[in-house]
Amino acid sequence: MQADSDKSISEPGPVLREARRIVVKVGSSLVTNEGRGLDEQAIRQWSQQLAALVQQGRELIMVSSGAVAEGMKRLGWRTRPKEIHELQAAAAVGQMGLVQMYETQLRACGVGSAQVLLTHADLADRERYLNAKSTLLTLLQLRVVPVINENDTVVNDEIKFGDNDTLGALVANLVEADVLVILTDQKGLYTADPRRDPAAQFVHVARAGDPALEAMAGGAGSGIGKGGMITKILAAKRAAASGASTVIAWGREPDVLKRLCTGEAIGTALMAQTAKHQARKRWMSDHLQLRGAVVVDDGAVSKIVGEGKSLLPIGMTAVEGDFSRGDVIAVRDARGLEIARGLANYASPEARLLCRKVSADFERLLGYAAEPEMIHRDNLVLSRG
Ligand SMILES: Nc1ncnc2c1ncn2[C@@H]1O[C@H](COP(=O)(O)OP(=O)(O)O)[C@@H](O)[C@H]1O
Ligand SMILES: N[C@@H](CCC(=O)OP(=O)(O)O)C(=O)O
Repeated sequence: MQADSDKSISEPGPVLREARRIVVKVGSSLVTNEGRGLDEQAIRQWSQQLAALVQQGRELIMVSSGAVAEGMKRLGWRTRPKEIHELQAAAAVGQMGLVQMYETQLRACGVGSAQVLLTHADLADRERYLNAKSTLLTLLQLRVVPVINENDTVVNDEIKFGDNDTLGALVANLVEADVLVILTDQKGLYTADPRRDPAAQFVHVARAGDPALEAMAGGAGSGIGKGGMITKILAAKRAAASGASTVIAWGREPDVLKRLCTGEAIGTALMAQTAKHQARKRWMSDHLQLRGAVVVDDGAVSKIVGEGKSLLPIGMTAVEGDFSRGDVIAVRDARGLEIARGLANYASPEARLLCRKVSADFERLLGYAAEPEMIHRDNLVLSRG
């Protein structure tokens, strides 16, 4: 596994060279300098790198922890409280400082930022999942860097375990990122916790999801962050389910993100074994039940199949079944043959109103202006070929 000589696993270096959409996760211990307060210099350096990469045309999302640790400092609390409501209060206080610092630093580099607070439950709900996805993709199109944290006010388990690694992976799944980069206080993954075992060996590259990795990861080392290496290993496995490889690297390595993007082999690369497109297809067929269908005309078939375009309501001739926004539906041609599947942007009653209509009419028909697509191409998988 460690084996640089293992030819069945790609070399760790190039993982990020071709990556366009990258989710970067930084842990509390780094962001708050082991709990001493927000590390302005570190946040400035990451922001400068994020901005440089955005200016190269890449899409960057930052998942940043540190709200509880910063809130504790601002409230003058020396030990992490046990009570959940106190942790939540600390997170609410600290989040203000956290996003303010990213906003200031990114703006100084000429790049806009946006605060996005999410919970795991948001991403398990089909409609919220689609809403979060379209917001994040819109921000990326606008070349704004979303700065994401957990919405700690409304969750119990997540704040107890303090694990943003999982959130990073869920975001990577959500936006179909090419790579998840997890920055932490170690150079990467070792065969055992290097704080406890001086003989631990560095792992350069391995397969995401390899069960042997889980045995290497002990608990959290710092007492500030709480997830430890195991949550990073599991996050890599989860990210790989949507085709994203993960790199675990030291957040204080100079120019770590820029160097990774030039193809330098820094940190541990945990390689996804399935390509993005295949992973999406498998996810749709494995996890979601077909709730209905739309029938489309020949023009729409050639746009979708021939050109890889989204399905627009103008090409729809009929709607079958009873489905909600976010459900998986089939797209059939006039002969009844299934050509694609995807996530519906409109529930069936609305879809019926929109058949054969141009987007300029949607607001009048529905009473609100929404997406021009019935199924966006990012959420559409061809059924044949
Ligand atoms: N096999 C391992 N390789 C590297 N670090 C490990 C390993 N097992 C446990 N750790 C510990 O995990 C810690 C990182 O996790 P954590 O403190 O939660 O960081 P973060 O705040 O970045 O999420 C390291 O400081 C290290 O002590
Ligand atoms: N969302 C919380 C907790 C997240 C957390 O501790 O995660 P991590 O340090 O990445 O293991 C915060 O911002 O403090």
